[in-house]
Amino acid sequence: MASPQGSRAPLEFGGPLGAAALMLLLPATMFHLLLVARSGPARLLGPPPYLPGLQVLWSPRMLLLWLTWLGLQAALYLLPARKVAEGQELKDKSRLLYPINGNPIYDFFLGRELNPRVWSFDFKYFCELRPGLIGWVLINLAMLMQEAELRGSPSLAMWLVNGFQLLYVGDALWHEEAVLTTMDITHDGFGFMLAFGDLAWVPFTYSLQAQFLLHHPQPLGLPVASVICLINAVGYYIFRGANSQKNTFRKNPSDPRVADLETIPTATGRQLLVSGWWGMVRHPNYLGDLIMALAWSLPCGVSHLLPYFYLLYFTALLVHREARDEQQCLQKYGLAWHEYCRRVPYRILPYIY
Ligand SMILES: NC(=O)C1=CN([C@@H]2O[C@H](COP(=O)(O)OP(=O)(O)OC[C@H]3O[C@@H](n4cnc5c(N)ncnc54)[C@H](OP(=O)(O)O)[C@@H]3O)[C@@H](O)[C@H]2O)C=CC1
Ligand SMILES: CC(C)CCC[C@@H](C)[C@H]1CC=C2C3=C(CC[C@@]21C)[C@@]1(C)CC[C@H](O)C[C@@H]1CC3
Repeated sequence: MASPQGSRAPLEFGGPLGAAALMLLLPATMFHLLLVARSGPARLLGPPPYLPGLQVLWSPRMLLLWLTWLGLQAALYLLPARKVAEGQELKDKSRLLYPINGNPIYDFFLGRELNPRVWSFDFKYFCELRPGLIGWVLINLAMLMQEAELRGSPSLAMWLVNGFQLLYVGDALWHEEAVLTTMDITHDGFGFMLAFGDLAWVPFTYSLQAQFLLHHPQPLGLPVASVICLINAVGYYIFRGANSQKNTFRKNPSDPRVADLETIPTATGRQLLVSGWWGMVRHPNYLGDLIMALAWSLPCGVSHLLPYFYLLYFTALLVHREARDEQQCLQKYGLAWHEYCRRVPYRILPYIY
């Protein structure tokens, strides 16, 4: 095997002879220093005051203590909540990765491990979709059944909220693969934000409307219900249209469904859509998602703010998310992204934002 310095690199530390001497001298010096330090005269120069017997040097308890110390440090070293830095370029042009102490609070929140896995079980991917999203639908359903028990039958408002959100979750599961390109999977670690967000926040706060309706029944006539259905349908049409257009384009830009769309070339070889949904605003899928969020709150009436919490939180989340995505796209695409922003100046809401 080639030495890390290469076979013709000059020898350091006095070559093999110097290295052998150091390997004897260093432990001997350490012992000498320790023995001298605990002797009365503590004389550095001169022979050690005494030489301990071998039985003093060997203690199973000390070995255990030492191994426990190493084990603890190894466990901390392997903790996922850490920053990973690249080392210097090696001869074969590769770089090794080294864990570095990061900011523990920030790291705990955002997570440092991008793809925590045990064998093929991917914790982040699993949590992103299944337990939380399906749990949300189950909580909704439980509210609907409890309402039926309490009042004889579920209210129209409860049916709408259940139906709309079931469609949303069903759509996410149907297009499961699309989650692989979201920033949660490609960029964010699996920390508190996603673990808590996926497993607790989604099922319990996303089902707030159904929970509210169980305790605060709302009268809803057919005409208003039809308008709300229309709003949800428009939102879903934009959301699905925009997401499918981008996913189809990213998979195969010459797919006949997207081949005619206008694009901007980028230095990475990838292109940016600049007509169709993605020519309307820079995040048409967010617009559709927000319209649906409005439709989920409307069946709860306008007497309380609580059912609108999702809409408010989601607007804040998407505005922040859009800004993060913008930053990442600017890094990825540079000038081409500037050109895209020039040609499609609005982010989410045409002519407003
Ligand atoms: N209900 C909820 O709580 C949440 C729902 N969502 C929804 O999840 C879905 C996914 O959202 P999200 O992960 O944020 O990101 P997007 O699906 O919006 O993807 C953004 C990426 O799309 C690519 N892109 C951007 N502009 C263009 C363009 N003009 N042409 C081609 N590609 C482009 C870029 O990546 P690249 O170029 O590398 O392909 C960019 O990083 C959305 O529908 C969103 O509404 C999101 C968050 C929370
Ligand atoms: C706890 C915090 C305040 C915020 C946590 C955010 C997470 C709940 C969301 C981050 C991105 C998400 C996505 C979805 C659900 C919510 C979280 C996990 C979807 C799976 C919802 C369905 C869509 O079709 C795809 C979404 C991808 C992003």
